[in-house]
Amino acid sequence: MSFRQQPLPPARLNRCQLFGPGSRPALFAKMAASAADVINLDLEDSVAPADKDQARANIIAAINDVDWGTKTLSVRINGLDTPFWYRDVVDLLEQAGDRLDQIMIPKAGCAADIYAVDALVTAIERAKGRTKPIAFEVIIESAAGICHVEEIAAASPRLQAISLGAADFAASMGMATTGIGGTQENYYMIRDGQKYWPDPWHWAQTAIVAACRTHGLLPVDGPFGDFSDPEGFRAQALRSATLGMVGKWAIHPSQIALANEVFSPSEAAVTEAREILAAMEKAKAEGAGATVYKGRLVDIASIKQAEVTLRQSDLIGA
Ligand SMILES: CC(C)(COP(=O)(O)OP(=O)(O)OC[C@H]1O[C@@H](n2cnc3c(N)ncnc32)[C@H](O)[C@@H]1OP(=O)(O)O)[C@@H](O)C(=O)NCCC(=O)NCCSC(=O)C[C@H](O)C(=O)O
Ligand SMILES: [Mg+2]
Repeated sequence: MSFRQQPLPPARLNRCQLFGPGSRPALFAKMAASAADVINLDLEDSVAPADKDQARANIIAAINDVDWGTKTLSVRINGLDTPFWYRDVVDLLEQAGDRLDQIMIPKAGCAADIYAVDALVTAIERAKGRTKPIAFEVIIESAAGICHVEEIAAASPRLQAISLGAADFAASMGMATTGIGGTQENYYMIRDGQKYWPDPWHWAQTAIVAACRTHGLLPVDGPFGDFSDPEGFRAQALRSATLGMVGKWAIHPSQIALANEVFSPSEAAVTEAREILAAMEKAKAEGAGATVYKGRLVDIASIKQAEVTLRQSDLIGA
């Protein structure tokens, strides 16, 4: 228990983050026309080293020229362990217009990584007289990142969201898999001769959710690589939503509708949340702090649970 109130995350939709390589400008208009809430134009791992300069130029032109509507527009810069990232930041902040909302910092390993990017971004914003502060999102995708996730979440007031990057995370942890997210064939338990597949991403997701909720950020599930497996994507997304994540990446347009569906409360869930609030209002009027709804206990904590659903529903309706 703490006397501090838990801060709310930014009030914006983040159900689906659609990625596209900066080296494929033909995709940009399709991304803008999609139903994703967040667009991530990529300068990092989907762009070959020889294409970095051209991808940067493509992205800067597209930020200025494409109509991105009301989407959150984010660019993933290169990692701080590369020679590319400072040029990404300098060119973006000096040349891209105010439509750029956010920079995504990959492979964050400690709070000082965020501090370093913040220092550079702040200097350029001041030098150029940029009046709209650039927000940050980071990816936790290394052993160091998950060890330091809480200090990373507290590292800058620019931070709005943290994602889990399953592919780099698996590599950094030395996990015996080449899959990006989802069920892992060899990660199973046996009971009465039956195999059962637990979720190897669960603990890392939970650590990210806890850090984000402590510091008022949006926790997001990263990529699901097998875009030919919609049911696998849905199962992963449902688990993430159950753990408190607010959205998931799409690395192919076929994943957008799935993410939007899973991270939008159903009509039944909204109705139930409203009914719980009504039941608790009635209980309060009768001087009780707890009551029975559909044969089960609801109490003051149930009000807060119901409000999670209604806040998300209100955002979608807004
Ligand atoms: C995965 C892809 C390379 C597939 O591309 P492609 O072969 O062109 O797909 P399709 O032919 O099935 O495309 C069908 C139509 O959809 C359009 N399309 C394809 N991709 C996108 C997109 N990202 N956004 C919008 N539209 C898209 C095609 O143009 C076709 O259109 P049409 O012809 O008009 O019907 C490709 O999807 C892709 O590059 N995806 C993004 C890859 C990426 O950005 N990866 C980085 C994020 S994941 C990561 O980095 C790992 C993470 O960091 C970690 O560590 O876990
Ligand atoms: Mg990665």
